Amino acid sequence: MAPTSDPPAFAYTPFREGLRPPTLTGITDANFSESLFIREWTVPAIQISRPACGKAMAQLRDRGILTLPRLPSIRAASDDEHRLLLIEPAFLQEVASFLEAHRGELTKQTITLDYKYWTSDQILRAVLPESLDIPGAFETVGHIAHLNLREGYDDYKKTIGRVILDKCATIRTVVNKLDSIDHTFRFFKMEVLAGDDDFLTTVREDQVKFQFDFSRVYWNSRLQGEHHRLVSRHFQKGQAIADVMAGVGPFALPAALHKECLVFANDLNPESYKWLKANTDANHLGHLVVPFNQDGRAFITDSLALLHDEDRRKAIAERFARMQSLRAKKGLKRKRPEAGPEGAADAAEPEVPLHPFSRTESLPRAFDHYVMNLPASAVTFTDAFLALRESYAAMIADASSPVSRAPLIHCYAFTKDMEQPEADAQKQVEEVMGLSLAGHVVECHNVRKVAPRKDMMCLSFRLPLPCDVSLARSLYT
Ligand SMILES: C[S@@+](CC[C@H](N)C(=O)[O-])C[C@H]1O[C@@H](n2cnc3c(N)ncnc32)[C@H](O)[C@@H]1O
Repeated sequence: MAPTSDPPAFAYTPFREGLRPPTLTGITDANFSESLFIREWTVPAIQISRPACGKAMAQLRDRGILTLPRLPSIRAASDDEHRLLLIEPAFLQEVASFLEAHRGELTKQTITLDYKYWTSDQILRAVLPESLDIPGAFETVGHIAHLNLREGYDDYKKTIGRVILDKCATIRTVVNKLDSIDHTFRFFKMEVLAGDDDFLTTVREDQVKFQFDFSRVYWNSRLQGEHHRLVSRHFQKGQAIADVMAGVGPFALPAALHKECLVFANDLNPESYKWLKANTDANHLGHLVVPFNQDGRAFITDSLALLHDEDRRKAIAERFARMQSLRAKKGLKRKRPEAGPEGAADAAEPEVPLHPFSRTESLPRAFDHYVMNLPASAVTFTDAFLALRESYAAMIADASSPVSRAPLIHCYAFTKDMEQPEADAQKQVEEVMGLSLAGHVVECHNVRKVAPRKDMMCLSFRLPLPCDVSLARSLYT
């Protein structure tokens, strides 16, 4: 093939600047089609013999080769002896000497870019009118992507759903949250925009696997940090937790798994309760998590009675002992081969010390923490704790009881007071309880901004007792 130094007479469109889908107008869900996104570009190319290809590429790499995302710079030529290297149009001035050195031939190549090539942002920008933003970051819950499309997107929402579905490999269902929220159970009504009508999903949080029907229970992946904060910062190993509005268990299960806490987990939504139980079993935490399905107020009021119930305590201790011996056996099985085939088979099983929870009398008699994550109304439940003050005071005053402190209550609340959100959260609780929390607040944490002028707070305070019982106890013992 004779080398040539004359570039073909062709006006190349600057490539990098113009790299976007065709400009479209008037495209809505009704007439959207993949074929609208085909765009052809003609670029210079050097035809070069296959053996010379590597060396030529190395020399051109810095400035000469056309490098575009997800597009190969080397193409097949018309015969198997050669390859085509796509060239930056700006390199054409220097191409003559290069062609001579490498015995190459300048030609041109037409590249076809289609729907598969463009990113979701590029496609949506081409379709949506200027006045509408591209719905940027959407949230995902397992295989479900959920969007919150405002008015104005009505003609484009199926397209948006379809593009997200096509471009995100892990997404199988795209939904749009509708305005209406189930006010009691806090889950959203949703419409499917694209993909499978399947809301049964699985997510992992803090090494726990959760499965649930996203259309019937509350789940918010943005709370992952908050779940982790409470469990890792406030809960101590082996403590007893009452999770009053537990949902499907994002506080309860990690607390059991990572801190071996005994957790009484409650939710009023029967569907949440169903998944709470299923997730407890699936994660092998049935010896530490006890699910309940009742109103939070009654759950708080009855909490000590539920914990003191002898039948329940016996059942928990039995489950705990069973789980412990199962683990010990598994541990032994794993260890045996290392000890050598003969000796190990005959070795007597070592005694595994029983965990305190394996004995009914060693189970906790009081809760160390109450968690109330229902920010829209948890504050209104706090007066239910007034009925528990005497019982906690009596247990602390009893010198023979291991209970030494009042429980910490972690109450979530919304505030619109952007100047003093902590003070406002505390005031809200004080008004309902009719008590001052001065000296009792351990922490008031700003969880997240839920609207421009609305924050979600977590007020952690120690239940004020009728008198300073710890002082009384130290005086009389
Ligand atoms: C905001 S969600 C929090 C769920 C979970 N704790 C979490 O962090 O994801 C509030 C939960 O409270 C439950 N709930 C609503 N009213 C309740 C009540 N009166 N008693 C107990 N649970 C209630 C809802 O079903 C929902 O699961």
